[in-house]
Amino acid sequence: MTVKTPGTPASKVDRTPASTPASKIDRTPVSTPGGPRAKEEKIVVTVRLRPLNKREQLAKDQVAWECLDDNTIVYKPPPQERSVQPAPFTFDKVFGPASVTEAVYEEGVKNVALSSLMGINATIFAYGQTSSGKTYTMRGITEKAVIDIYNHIINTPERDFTIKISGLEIYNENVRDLLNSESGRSLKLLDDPEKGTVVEKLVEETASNDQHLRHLISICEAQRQVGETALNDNSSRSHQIIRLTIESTLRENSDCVRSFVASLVRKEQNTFSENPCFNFTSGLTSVNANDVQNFVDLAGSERASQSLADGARLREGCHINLSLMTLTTVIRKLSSGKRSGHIPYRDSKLTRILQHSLGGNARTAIICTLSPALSHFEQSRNTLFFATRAKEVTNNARVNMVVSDKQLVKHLQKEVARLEAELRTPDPLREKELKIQQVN
Ligand SMILES: Nc1ncnc2c1ncn2[C@@H]1O[C@H](COP(=O)(O)OP(=O)(O)OP(=O)(O)O)[C@@H](O)[C@H]1O
Repeated sequence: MTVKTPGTPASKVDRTPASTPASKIDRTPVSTPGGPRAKEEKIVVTVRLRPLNKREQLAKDQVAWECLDDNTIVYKPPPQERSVQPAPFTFDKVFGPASVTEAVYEEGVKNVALSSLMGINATIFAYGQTSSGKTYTMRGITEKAVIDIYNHIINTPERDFTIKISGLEIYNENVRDLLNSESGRSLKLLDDPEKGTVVEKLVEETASNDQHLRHLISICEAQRQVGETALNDNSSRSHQIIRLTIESTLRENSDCVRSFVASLVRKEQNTFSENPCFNFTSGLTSVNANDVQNFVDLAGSERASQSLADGARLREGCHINLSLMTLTTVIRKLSSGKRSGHIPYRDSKLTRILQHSLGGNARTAIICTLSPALSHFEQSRNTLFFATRAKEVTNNARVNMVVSDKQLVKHLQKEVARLEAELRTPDPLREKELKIQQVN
């Protein structure tokens, strides 16, 4: 079988602005949630190159990409094109074909995932062409995050936690509830002045424990639209968003509450950041926290000529490509640095729902997945262009963090006032208890 050579001639390869200029790459490691603000990345961009799959091996396809180090990936042209040295692409982290999902989680996205336990909404999404490994990666990532969430619960006895889950898919530009798929209805998107875009009547279930949460996630995955294409036997035909809401409340008798009350007396901002319970970047500052973690498994971009799609598959492919194009436009505009320009979030349901993750104050990790095959060179290169753009959103978006701090201070002041009022209100039950203790 003949191997298709990439559509771009070698002469063109080196002229394209393939790599992110070194000056634009912030190589600072992703900071630990709660760590110094200045080091925080807004969008963490990682790339995962999978091994050649069976289909590609049978077709005697060649490996066209090479990971030079933990941050760099480069096109490896076939011998006849080797006269030109392609420019490398550089990202926060690059994972080669031998990498396991655990490493992608630990070294790539864990810090972003854990932000949601520290008061910053977090979104992790996988982007890449069909069959490049998005679902494979996101399943593992979600599982690792579930383990970390429940470990955090065990290690935080001073708080009561409630974990809620909702799941939706965007299929042919209709929003479907994955936890209530029987209704078959397309759900409406509404604009909420505080929360942004909300999905009307989306079912939210409370997980009673980690096993129950895994079960609910598996229901979402089972309900998702999947179909066979020439490139993937189990191709996801929709964008899937699983949202975990982590609610927590300080237990009344915890040391943290006592410390919180003590610091109220001083009411100085600095005292909050000195106290581990009230770190500025931490959701633990508040008596009640309500944080969100989104896991987004996008449908893959595809070429009808490669996926051999027709009929329903072709229609799905058109919707998928269209919404991914809008996502690319949004990322391009966000990265252009023109903060005042129109960003077309409303042009697709995907970008409307993700608006706050892309341009707001959330932390976001994007895992861009690639096939190493030479026959997919163009698609892989487009994915890397997208990743490069996404990385450039960082610096512009950081400005928003300042706003976020101000909002946090306001929120804190409100909490302080509420707690003070609560402390002033006599609690008859507590007084009765104290009297009994005194008598005893
Ligand atoms: N890193 C990897 N290592 C080994 N196998 C992988 C890896 N990534 C993906 N695969 C395998 O490749 C196939 C395609 O992966 P997957 O379904 O995750 O792709 P996808 O990007 O989600 O595709 P689509 O957009 O069509 O849904 C699967 O059989 C999966 O098990």
